[in-house]
Amino acid sequence: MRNKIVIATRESQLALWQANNVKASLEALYPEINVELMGMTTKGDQILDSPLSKIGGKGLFVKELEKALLDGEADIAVHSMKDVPMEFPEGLGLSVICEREDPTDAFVSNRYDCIDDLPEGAIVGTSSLRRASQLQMHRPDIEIKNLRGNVNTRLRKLDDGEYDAIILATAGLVRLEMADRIKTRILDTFSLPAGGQGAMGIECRTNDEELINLLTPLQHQETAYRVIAERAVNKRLNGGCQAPIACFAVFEGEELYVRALVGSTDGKRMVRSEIRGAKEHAESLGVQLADELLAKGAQALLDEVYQD
Ligand SMILES: NCc1[nH]cc(CCC(=O)O)c1CC(=O)O
Repeated sequence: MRNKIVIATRESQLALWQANNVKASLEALYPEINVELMGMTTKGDQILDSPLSKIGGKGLFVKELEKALLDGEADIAVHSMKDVPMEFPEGLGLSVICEREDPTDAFVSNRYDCIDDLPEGAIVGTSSLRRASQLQMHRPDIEIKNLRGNVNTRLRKLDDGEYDAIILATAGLVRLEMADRIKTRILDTFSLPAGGQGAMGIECRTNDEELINLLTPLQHQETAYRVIAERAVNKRLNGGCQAPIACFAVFEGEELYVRALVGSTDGKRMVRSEIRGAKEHAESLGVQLADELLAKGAQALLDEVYQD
């Protein structure tokens, strides 16, 4: 029986919070096991001056962590599910999906209460094509300005007056105890979150059965069904959180209700679809939903983004 588990983690405040959260859960379950963090810097942390969609490559925030797992330097990596690529390197896999925090996007501003309050021509900060597309569809007059960096950096740029408002994931602000900065949690007919947003996942070596058994109590089955459906949409569309794709699944009683959309970056065109079905079919529901989006012309919208 092992007496140590090493967690590979990025060193942003949010990544550390998430790794420490898993560490605390494991320590509570297994007082005899020593859980250690191993801090690492990823390419996504280093390149801060270009939009994520341009520096390209999926898994910008996870490659270095995965190398540590494959080399045996670390045992698990804790990820935000929306940043985790669909395919895993040989020998690695997702072992657990943890209970989801609030999955919405947050409207944060020092002057305005919500998107509809913004004056004409207001400047809104986000580097997410998904957020830009949905904002522009609703408010074609506002100007989207690129905004990167960790949560604190983004808030500082807002406070410095570079933007009238910014959009962040609610989950990140809640976890870092900055929910008081949120003016509105956005989730409605014109705005959906990214697949997996607000959920954490744990990756480890697929042959480490002992460890996988130890991790099993951290699995949250309801979250897992939802995130599996959402990720199936992204996988079918061959895009992740760097593409203008939104997808969101909720339970309606025993049934999964999944909505998704693909937009153009300028928000002038958008295709949407939704589907309901049994949770056991989470993955195929996501695939079917993506196929409906493709039938409505989603590929042309995605091709435009990848060409730019
Ligand atoms: N793309 C970066 C990222 N990845 C996960 C979160 C937030 C936490 C989560 O979704 O679980 C964020 C920050 C943001 O989008 O504001």
